[in-house]
Amino acid sequence: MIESKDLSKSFTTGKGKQAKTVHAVSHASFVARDGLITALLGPNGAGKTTTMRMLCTLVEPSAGQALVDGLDAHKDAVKVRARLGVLSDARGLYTRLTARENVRYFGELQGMTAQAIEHRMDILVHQLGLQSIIDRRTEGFSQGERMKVALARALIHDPPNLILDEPTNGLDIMTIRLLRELLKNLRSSGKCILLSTHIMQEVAALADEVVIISAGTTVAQGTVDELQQRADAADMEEAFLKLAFPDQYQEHFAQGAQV
Ligand SMILES: Nc1ncnc2c1ncn2[C@@H]1O[C@H](COP(=O)(O)OP(=O)(O)OP(=O)(O)O)[C@@H](O)[C@H]1O
Repeated sequence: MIESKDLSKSFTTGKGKQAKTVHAVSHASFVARDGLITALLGPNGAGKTTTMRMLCTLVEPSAGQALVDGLDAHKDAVKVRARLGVLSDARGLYTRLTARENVRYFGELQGMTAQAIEHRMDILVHQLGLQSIIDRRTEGFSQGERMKVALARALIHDPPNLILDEPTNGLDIMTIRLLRELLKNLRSSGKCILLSTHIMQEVAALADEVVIISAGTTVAQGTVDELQQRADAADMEEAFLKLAFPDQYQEHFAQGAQV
């Protein structure tokens, strides 16, 4: 289970008189449960990546708590990392290493034995269809190939929780479908999956629960149906606009009504 408890994060940019504080995340609270896919849905700049970085132990919260299976991501970072697989927005791979070496290295960092790594590697190569690229250096890999290797790396230690930042970014429809199937299988095996997105189709295709985040704050959590009912909306897009931008939606609606 992954929990954001009143999380906040501010950044200071510039120095002296030029200094400015950016409130990237303000009092974000939600729960992503085991055996469910939870989508963190928000517009550009809403604070999705910053929230996920706090949950992944990469960024220290200014306030609040990031919890993974009840463990504090800041205070118990090593234990949290052992229980978490992360597909970050960067998908950074070591280009001098082969795909297999990249994945193996992460297994070693997690303290796995060589035998356990090779066992998991075989499963992931098969699951992700990596046969033709696993022993190639990752230099020059396409976006889809990079995503698959980064996902294998995130899953090598078979973590109970998975965090994916905009996982379908830049992928073709075949690769998106493969990813969706994989995530559904992982959900069936009881894993807790939290993904960020701003794509409505992604939410409709995958999410059991949706958390809407806007201007750094979580504004609603529920199933697609619950959110549509709550916003009195015909579809998820309308529900999202009404819940994430209530003032602008009203203004736009009022203007539309006058025309
Ligand atoms: N290191 C940083 N320094 C200063 N400001 C930051 C930093 N990281 C994030 N921000 C700001 O915090 C806000 C939230 O950014 P974040 O990347 O978390 O949003 P997002 O929802 O992931 O956006 P997108 O969908 O565009 O990737 C933005 O205004 C961003 O400019």
